Amino acid sequence: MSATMSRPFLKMNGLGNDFVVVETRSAPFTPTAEEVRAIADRASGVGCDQLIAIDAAPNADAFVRFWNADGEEVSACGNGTRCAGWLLMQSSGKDEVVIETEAGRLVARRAGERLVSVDMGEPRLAWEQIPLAKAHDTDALDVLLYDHADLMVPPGCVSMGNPHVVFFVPDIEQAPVAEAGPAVEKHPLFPEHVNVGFAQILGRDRIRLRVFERGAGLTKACGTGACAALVAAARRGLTDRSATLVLDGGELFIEWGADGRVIMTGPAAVDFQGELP
Ligand SMILES: N[C@@H](CCC[C@H](N)C(=O)O)C(=O)O
Repeated sequence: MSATMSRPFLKMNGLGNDFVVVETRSAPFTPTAEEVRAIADRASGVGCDQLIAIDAAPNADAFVRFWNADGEEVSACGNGTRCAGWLLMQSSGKDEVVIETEAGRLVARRAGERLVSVDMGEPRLAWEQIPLAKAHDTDALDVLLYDHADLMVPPGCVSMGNPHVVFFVPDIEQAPVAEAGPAVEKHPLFPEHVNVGFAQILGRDRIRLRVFERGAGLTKACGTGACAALVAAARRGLTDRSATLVLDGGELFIEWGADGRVIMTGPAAVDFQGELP
């Protein structure tokens, strides 16, 4: 595995959504899909939901790339961006860093003890931006994606630089996450596939959320999924424009500001370090 030979990594997590993070400023890093899958494999590799590379960038503190556990490179990862932001702030002593990603230029700021806020930019809400295969109302999707009594309320679609569909369910414990997640992820309406959120509204400022992630399956938390759920709920008038998102791994605070930008605040943690084989 020449691309990854003797390369140090940090194992990190944001609310249990876990990452292998490599710093690539000293040596280029272009892993194949097979190499990513080997690293992400929990039985034989390091094990993670996403692989993250922190590259040098001429006009920012870093350019950050993300790969799902299935080997596909993706544009956005909210929890991963907080982790990368934390590392960049720790190593530079700055309280704010600029991170370029495929999805856009993001700003991460210190927000407390091991807490990081990321300005995730504006959600993209047009059907072409999700993207959907054809024109539909993204606020309340008039398509039956999965036939189940708990999924009859029309879901919302939001892109946070990556595609999300959010079902509003009456009881998260009863929601068919494991069954519907894989089917909806690859539904033909989503040409780039989709991250599938299941949200129970607990109050105007509180949402319980589980996310079946595209290319990674059910994770303990999904940062972009939390942003998408808040935007989808607020658009429908189900919540206010800021809320605490309760994920399996803990809580994120999400605010959709009057300027249209979504701010995500939550923890970033280092678990251990090692060397890729
Ligand atoms: N865990 C991430 C999202 C990672 C990418 C996603 N699975 C996709 O394919 O778009 C997050 O915290 O946002």
